[in-house]
Amino acid sequence: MTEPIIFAIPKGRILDEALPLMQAAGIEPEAAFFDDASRALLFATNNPAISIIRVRAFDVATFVAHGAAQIGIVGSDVIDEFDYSELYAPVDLGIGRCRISVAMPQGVPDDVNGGHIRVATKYPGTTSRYYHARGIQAECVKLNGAMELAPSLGLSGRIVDLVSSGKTLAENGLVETAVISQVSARLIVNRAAYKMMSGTIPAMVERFRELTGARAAA
Ligand SMILES: Nc1ncnc2c1ncn2[C@@H]1O[C@H](COP(=O)(O)OP(=O)(O)OP(=O)(O)O)[C@@H](O)[C@H]1O
Ligand SMILES: O=P(O)(O)OC[C@H]1O[C@H](OP(=O)(O)OP(=O)(O)O)[C@H](O)[C@@H]1O
Repeated sequence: MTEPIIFAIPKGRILDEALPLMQAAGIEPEAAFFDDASRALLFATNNPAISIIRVRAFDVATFVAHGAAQIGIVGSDVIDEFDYSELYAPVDLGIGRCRISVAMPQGVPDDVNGGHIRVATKYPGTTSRYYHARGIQAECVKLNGAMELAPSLGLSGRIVDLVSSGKTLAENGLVETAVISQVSARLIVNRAAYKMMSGTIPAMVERFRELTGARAAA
């Protein structure tokens, strides 16, 4: 009997770009997946050996790292934040492109007084590592969204957040002062599942690799 495969995909903005890729890879969710009234969390696909779970972006990494899902799609921002050793990220899918950056209020000097700063972010791991490497102690205030409000309301002097067009920063009086890294969505696989399911999972990885390679070459 074929071992069941759970494919974890994020609810948010990557989903719209990920679905056509999955379809091209031969994975199509059942109708309930597209039904807004459905409260189901696990969905069958056209392939009886593959089910899909739709979870929050950070939880995709958690499900796959712990082997509760074997494969998934998630932004490299999330992979870097957790740094899970059980996650293997073999394919850059070239979707969900943005960057993770430091931003500050316009016109405020980028001074680090006494080597200590306070940063509002959804990414405390990435932020701490970034500043630690520069000899700066960063106190991170964890927020789950709307980081851009923090400087004007006195919560922090800086934020670390995702930037794409720069519109959100500009509309909130902030300027990007440093780029920490470029971000794109990756196919992620649980390392143990990759080794154990030596037929199916590596074949799926190869299929996504071919698809994204063909797209990049087109
Ligand atoms: N402005 C953007 N441009 C391109 N990609 C983005 C942008 N913002 C986020 N992403 C990518 O999409 C992923 C999910 O972001 P999204 O904003 O949909 O999540 P979220 O709504 O904050 O998630 P959740 O509600 O689960 O916490 C991010 O991890 C990142 O990889
Ligand atoms: O540079 P821009 O093109 O303006 O994009 C950046 C914004 O996109 C993301 O937020 P999102 O819209 O996903 O909202 P959320 O973080 O509150 O979920 C990110 O957190 C920024 O706020």
